[in-house]
Amino acid sequence: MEELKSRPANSSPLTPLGFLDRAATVYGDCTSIIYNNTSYTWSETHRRSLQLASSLSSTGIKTGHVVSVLAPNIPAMYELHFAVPMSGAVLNSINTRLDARTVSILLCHSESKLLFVDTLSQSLALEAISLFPPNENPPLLVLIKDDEDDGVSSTIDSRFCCTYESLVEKGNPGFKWIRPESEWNPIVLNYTSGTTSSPKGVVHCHRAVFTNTVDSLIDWEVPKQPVYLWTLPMFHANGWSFTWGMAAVGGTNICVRKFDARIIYSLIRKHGVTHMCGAPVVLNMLSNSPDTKPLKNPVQILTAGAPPPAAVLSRTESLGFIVSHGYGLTETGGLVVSCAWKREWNKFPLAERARLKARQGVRTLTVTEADIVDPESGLSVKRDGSSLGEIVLRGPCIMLGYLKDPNATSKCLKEDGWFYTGDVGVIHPDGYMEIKDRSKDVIISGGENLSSVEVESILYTHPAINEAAVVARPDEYWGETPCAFVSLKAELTRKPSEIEIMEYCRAKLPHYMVPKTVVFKDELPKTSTGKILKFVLREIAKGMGSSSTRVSRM
Ligand SMILES: Nc1ncnc2c1ncn2[C@@H]1O[C@H](COP(=O)(O)OP(=O)(O)OP(=O)(O)O)[C@@H](O)[C@H]1O
Repeated sequence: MEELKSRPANSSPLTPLGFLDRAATVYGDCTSIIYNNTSYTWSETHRRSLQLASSLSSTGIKTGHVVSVLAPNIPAMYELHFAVPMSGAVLNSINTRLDARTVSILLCHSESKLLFVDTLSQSLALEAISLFPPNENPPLLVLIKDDEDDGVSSTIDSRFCCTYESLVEKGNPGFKWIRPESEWNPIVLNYTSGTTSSPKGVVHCHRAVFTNTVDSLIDWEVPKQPVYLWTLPMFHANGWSFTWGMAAVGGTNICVRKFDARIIYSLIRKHGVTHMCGAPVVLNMLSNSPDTKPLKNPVQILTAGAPPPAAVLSRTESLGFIVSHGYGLTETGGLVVSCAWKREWNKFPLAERARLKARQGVRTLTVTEADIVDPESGLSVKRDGSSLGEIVLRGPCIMLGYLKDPNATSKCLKEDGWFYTGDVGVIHPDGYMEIKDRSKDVIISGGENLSSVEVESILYTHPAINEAAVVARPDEYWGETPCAFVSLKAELTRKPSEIEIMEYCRAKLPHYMVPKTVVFKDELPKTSTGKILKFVLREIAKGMGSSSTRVSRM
């Protein structure tokens, strides 16, 4: 069989962009996008994306150029996920909640040639450009006007070269989109959330995005033509690849500018939403809001991005949501591990189901291998649910590397063939993984490693607690002790004291894991993607000094 080799017919580069051509044929007359009073069909989304790609090419955008976008979940943001790479360029979606200084740094770092700006992010973009060093060329600016304000104001700030719609209008609908010469060509540049350090520029290729998109659809069992509500920002790792995924299955994308529980519940009812995604903070808001109402029809919700406390999972499921739980990093494009659900687990009571579902799980189908290794020996940890190690992965959706940062790239993409995630976890006897912490968040008390996630999951079961985060506080004797920062639910008739919270934990946790300090806060500091900023809390805890002078262990 040696003479049988790869040939042009069987080795064309994998890319998710072809999903849109197919959607225009199969689902041409079906609704692709709904946003307020605007709606499109799949043939319109296809045509508009080609027109935009053609305009980008005529503007001088070439293969490999970076084109950025600063926009929430609006139709233009969806179209750009196809149009930009169809012009050969690399899409860089920027988080709209970042400050001007960070946006400026990212635009400079990526050498972005053109920036699409949502109408509400104009001042952020203009300030970011004003902070550019004099020797750097800022990107061209294109304004995305909202369908709501179209026609109201026809003038635009002179610093914008044109509007998004004018680019669409003048483009050629028959444009032949630029296929990648190699499937290893970059397609997106995504900056990490900056939870543990400054954001790093993750570059993914067409092949990685193709596999991750198909993988995520299979893993979540997404059927044809779902009604998908965009509660997860598309700028967060391209909405875990469901931007391209919705074209693959001909779904209807319900776009929404911002997360608000009342609006979300009303859109679910109005459009018959079947699927949505969100970080655990979204589940917490949905199940803790005054607008919370049990659903008429079940809605599939996929959560990832941070550890979901079992208490939040069971509260969300009791409303009629069917929660799936996955794990991934910007560096993996989307989800790479998921809590693959077994039918026999359905017979367990809600709390037990939630406990099982809070585990991150097993590798998804296209991930070659996932393991947890001992940091010293590099060997797999025991499957005993208690031996800690670092989660490592290998597979097609691992990033090409960090832009202009070979040191950081080689630190996590190591010579031994693994991608080191920086997450610490255990493997249970049934082979399911569970994250215990990020390596930087592990608390070491009296020489013992203590999982802040485990303490938090107990705090979340307290009826008065809204959100909780546990970090290390220095201690003269133990080295570190757990310090809990909590926000309380609104409208409590009686607020618990610090001692009561500690006693609540003492009844449910080994003594060394019980927080020695409890701090009440109105709100916990978060990253722009909704993750609790533990390093900020750690600084506060550090500033409080030692938690004890020589005391005996509780
Ligand atoms: N299901 C999950 N359970 C627990 N943690 C999760 C889960 N999914 C993702 N995470 C956490 O999110 C991290 C990936 O987040 P992301 O790529 O958005 O940026 P970040 O790591 O928060 O930012 P930075 O690398 O800049 O600090 C993972 O490494 C992990 O710690």
